[in-house]
Amino acid sequence: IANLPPTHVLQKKDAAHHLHPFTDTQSLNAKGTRIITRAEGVYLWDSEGNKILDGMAGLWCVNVGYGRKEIIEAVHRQMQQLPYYNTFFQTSHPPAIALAEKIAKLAPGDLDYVFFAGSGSEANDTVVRMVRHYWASKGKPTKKTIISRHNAYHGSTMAGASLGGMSAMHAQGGLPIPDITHINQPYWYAEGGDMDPAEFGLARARELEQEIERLGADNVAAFIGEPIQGAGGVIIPPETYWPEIQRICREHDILLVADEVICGFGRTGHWFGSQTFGFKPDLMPIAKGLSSGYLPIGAVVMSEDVAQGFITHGGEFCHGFTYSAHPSACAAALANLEILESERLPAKVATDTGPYLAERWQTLAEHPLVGETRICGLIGALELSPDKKRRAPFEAERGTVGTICRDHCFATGLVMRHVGDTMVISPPLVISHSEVDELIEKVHRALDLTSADIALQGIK
Ligand SMILES: Cc1ncc(COP(=O)(O)O)c(CNc2cccc(C(=O)O)c2)c1O
Repeated sequence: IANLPPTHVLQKKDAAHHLHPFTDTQSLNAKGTRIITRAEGVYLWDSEGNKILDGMAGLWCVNVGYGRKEIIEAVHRQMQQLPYYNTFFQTSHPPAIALAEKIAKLAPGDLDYVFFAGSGSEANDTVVRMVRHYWASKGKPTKKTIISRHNAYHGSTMAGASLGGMSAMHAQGGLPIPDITHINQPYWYAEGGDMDPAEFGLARARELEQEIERLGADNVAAFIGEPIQGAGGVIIPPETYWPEIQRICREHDILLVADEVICGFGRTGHWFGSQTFGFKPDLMPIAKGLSSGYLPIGAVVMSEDVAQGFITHGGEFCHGFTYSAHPSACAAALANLEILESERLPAKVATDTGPYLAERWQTLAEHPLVGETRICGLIGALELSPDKKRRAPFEAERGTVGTICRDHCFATGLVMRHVGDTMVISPPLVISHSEVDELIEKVHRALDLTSADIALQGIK
């Protein structure tokens, strides 16, 4: 960027005025922020000119990669025409209409209705209000509890963070809000013990049935889950899990919500994660890959039956946001979906880049530090462990080794997220075979450097 101030000046200004999300500001300011200035394809550049392979696609969201002119030009055209208008008070606009129709076409089954929001958190806040209003409009107002999972991530608003199962978030701000409960997660590596994954998947799904019986089905509105828990550490459930969850929801007449904010739009090798895991939700919150992060947009996609709860019995649904169906964000999303479709990226993930990444990813299991490799489409995890046979955690505080590895990744020119001592990746769906090779090579080097560091520091 022309006449950008030097990095240290930018860092000073940042520290003077800017509080960052999910950040310990004091330790960040001691280290100084990394200033990302531009991006192209699967690469980022920082203010020091370092070229970095973005193994996280931003935050799990830049599915079509950076610098796509089709999106930039579509937004430019829309902004010249109608940069913003709302869809309250009997109005709509062409981008909202076109995007709702496009999403309905891409979504499985009769998931044909869309309520727009500005983010995944707002989509999940909308889910809470929708499922409660749906049951009230059906004469069952006591069906208002929503069951979720420990270590789930559903956003950072009061309802989104309450639906989530992150105890560190609940500890700040008096969460969860009432009538949201959590069952255990299908995290076999850390919690499966001696069970085989298939029976563990059933056991964890059946906790939903126990929770429904504890609460009384007449008090339960819905169950919400990510097909794969992303921010929780890319927890890919055993195959037995989701079909059993679906059976239980149907038998007890509770709505099934698939949070597709990360898994949607090709990430797992289908358009949506629910298709990869063989279940059909009644509602699905979406965001991230909907626009590949070029502009902020989220939505809740719902079935004909749920929508009819609003259309025929609902009266006015008193909910919505200034930026619901923001026209410029809709234009970005439409251009983004056009790229996903024309380049057939979900199918490419399933038949080409996904299998290629999986084959290379599994070779990392041989590394002494890797306790388990997990991969599904273009989302993957490495469990770091001092004793892989026992799937043992490190004695050091959780996240110590993950942070060391994350820093080595950055130093070798790769962005990888660590969740505790689990390393995760979620690269853009447009990643090439040679870029996958580069990613694997950089992960390998970071693992070697991490092994050396923890040996030197006596971390076990
Ligand atoms: C499954 C899921 N649902 C909802 C949200 C909330 O979306 P918004 O952020 O747009 O409100 C998310 C977001 N996921 C998310 C957001 C920020 C950081 C990380 C991380 O893993 O570091 C993950 C998510 O992963």
